[in-house]
Amino acid sequence: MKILLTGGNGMVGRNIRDRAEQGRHELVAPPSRELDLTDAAATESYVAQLKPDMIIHAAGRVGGIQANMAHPVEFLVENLDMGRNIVIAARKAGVPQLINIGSSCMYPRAAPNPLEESAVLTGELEPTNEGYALAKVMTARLCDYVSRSDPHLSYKTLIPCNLFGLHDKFDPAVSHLLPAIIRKVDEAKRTGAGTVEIWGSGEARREFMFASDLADGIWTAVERFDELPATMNMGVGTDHSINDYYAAVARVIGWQGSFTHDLSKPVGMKQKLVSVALQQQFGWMPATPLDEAIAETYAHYRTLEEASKETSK
Ligand SMILES: NC(=O)C1=CN([C@@H]2O[C@H](COP(=O)(O)OP(=O)(O)OC[C@H]3O[C@@H](n4cnc5c(N)ncnc54)[C@H](OP(=O)(O)O)[C@@H]3O)[C@@H](O)[C@H]2O)C=CC1
Ligand SMILES: C[C@H]1O[C@H](OP(=O)(O)OP(=O)(O)OC[C@H]2O[C@@H](n3cnc4c(=O)[nH]c(N)nc43)[C@H](O)[C@@H]2O)[C@@H](O)[C@@H](O)C1=O
Repeated sequence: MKILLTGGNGMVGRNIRDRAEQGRHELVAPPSRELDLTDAAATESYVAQLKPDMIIHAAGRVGGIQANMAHPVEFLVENLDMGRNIVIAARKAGVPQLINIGSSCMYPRAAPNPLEESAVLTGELEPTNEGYALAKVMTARLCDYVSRSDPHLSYKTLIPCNLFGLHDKFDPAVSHLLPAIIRKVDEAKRTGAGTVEIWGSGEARREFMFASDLADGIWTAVERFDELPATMNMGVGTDHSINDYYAAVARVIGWQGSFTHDLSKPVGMKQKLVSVALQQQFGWMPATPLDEAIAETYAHYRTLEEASKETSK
């Protein structure tokens, strides 16, 4: 199959490309400078020309709680435009299959955990990332409507839990929890600092999946697309407190300091554990243990840091 992958330079996209079985499919992954998905006309002509058999939509304006709070307009509008443009372009070109990557932020802030796919739109969203979540919900619904309107088109949505891994974003202005912890604890270890600050009480809970595992799940979804539900969570099935994640990274990196808590910082949803019932029925679960995934991500981070030191000499 000829597959168009959007977001191929991002964390999820890079992990999808790293796990692509050579030669099995033709994977076309244009960077945003080549295909700006917020440009409807450019997106339509690109897709019409390429005529892929499938699209995996993994592009987005993505960031942690602080980035979402700082730029709600951009998180709403850019993700809305990208989602609309790629789905409408696919429909116009008659692309038969599309996998849309959603996010666990789509769920209502007070929905019971574990979060089931049917809970989308049953309550108010989490204010700290509402704009992003609205765009995610709209794109998922648009996929549903297109699939229902044309029997030749099947556009499905995968809803991943929080992710981390190689090719993640470590800049504190945009990073999610785990890359932020890795950067802070690594810095404490190298500078000999005795404490690291945690945003909030650390009692909030999150579920994190290794992005390489998600990529394996997405390839499984590609190969068994017809068996895939219209909407399916992608999770690990267990969550941990923010404090637990800080302790896990300290353990992996080998730093024995202590933690302080800045209660003025935003904490977002209390819990965000997705149900893996549909995923287990589909027959896929992630394989990498948390400590091993943190260790691989840390090693990757250190390589990036050494490389950036070399170039700045
Ligand atoms: N990270 C996480 O914790 C989670 C992420 N997700 C979802 O997974 C998907 C990928 O996330 P992630 O890999 O972390 O994000 P990244 O920020 O790492 O990558 C985003 C990608 O989107 C591309 N992109 C951004 N704007 C445009 C544009 N205007 N036109 C074309 N491409 C654009 C970028 O391309 P380029 O580099 O070429 O500019 C980049 O490759 C997103 O849909 C996100 O919502 C879901 C749950 C959790
Ligand atoms: C992936 C998904 O999830 C994102 O929402 P989120 O899960 O709230 O994002 P987060 O990973 O940045 O924070 C997780 C928790 O961690 C706590 N926390 C502690 N200390 C740090 C810290 O130093 N940095 C960060 N970022 N968080 C910290 C923080 O207070 C919060 O309680 C959406 O933005 C959106 O991107 C989306 O789709």
